[in-house]
Amino acid sequence: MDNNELKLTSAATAYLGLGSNLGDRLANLERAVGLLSRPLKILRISPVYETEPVDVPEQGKFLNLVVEAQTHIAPADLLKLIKGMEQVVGRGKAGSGQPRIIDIDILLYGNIRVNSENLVIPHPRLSRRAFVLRPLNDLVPKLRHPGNRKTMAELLLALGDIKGVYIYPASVSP
Ligand SMILES: Nc1ncnc2c1ncn2[C@@H]1O[C@H](COP(=O)(O)OP(=O)(O)OP(=O)(O)O)[C@@H](O)[C@H]1O
Ligand SMILES: Nc1nc2c(c(=O)[nH]1)N=C(CO)CN2
Repeated sequence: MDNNELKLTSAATAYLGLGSNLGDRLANLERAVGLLSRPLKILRISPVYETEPVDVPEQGKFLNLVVEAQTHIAPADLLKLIKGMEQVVGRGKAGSGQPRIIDIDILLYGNIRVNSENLVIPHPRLSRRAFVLRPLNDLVPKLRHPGNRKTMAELLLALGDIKGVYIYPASVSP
């Protein structure tokens, strides 16, 4: 997308969840973070976690992390940008539920709530996914979910058992 076409809003802090379970997973995350750092101001990056796949048929473990970024790009345009980046890094034809080179989700965008056909913010499965709540809890334990008003720490605690989420001995920088 041409930068001139982007709709700009006042600055918001957004949290993006990244996952990879195909190919060189760490390199895929690094490449995606590199691409994100051009249009977004990356503030912090969570540790990398190796996680058991959830909600999908049996497949390889994921590496997951969460990026905290400041942006003026409106949510719908941000979605278009990250979808383009997925193609660049190599999403290929992998459909929903298939192993993927990279998956980028908008988890939170300031305090806003979006409910359109192709974009829902906060991400609808955030509250039940340890692979995003664990890294969100590292970055912003006291941040409240704009819908249910629970903090990331409370949501993680409510999951009770977060087995299947292991800290990975490598990090990603912008
Ligand atoms: N917050 C969001 N972030 C990213 N995509 C979203 C969001 N809300 C809705 N979508 C829509 O979901 C569609 C499918 O995305 P995708 O293929 O990445 O799903 P998935 O990764 O298989 O599953 P999940 O959404 O459970 O992570 C996207 O094309 C997008 O339009
Ligand atoms: N552990 C883990 N499981 C998943 C992931 C992911 O990133 N990590 N992404 C999915 C679809 O977005 C479905 N399941």
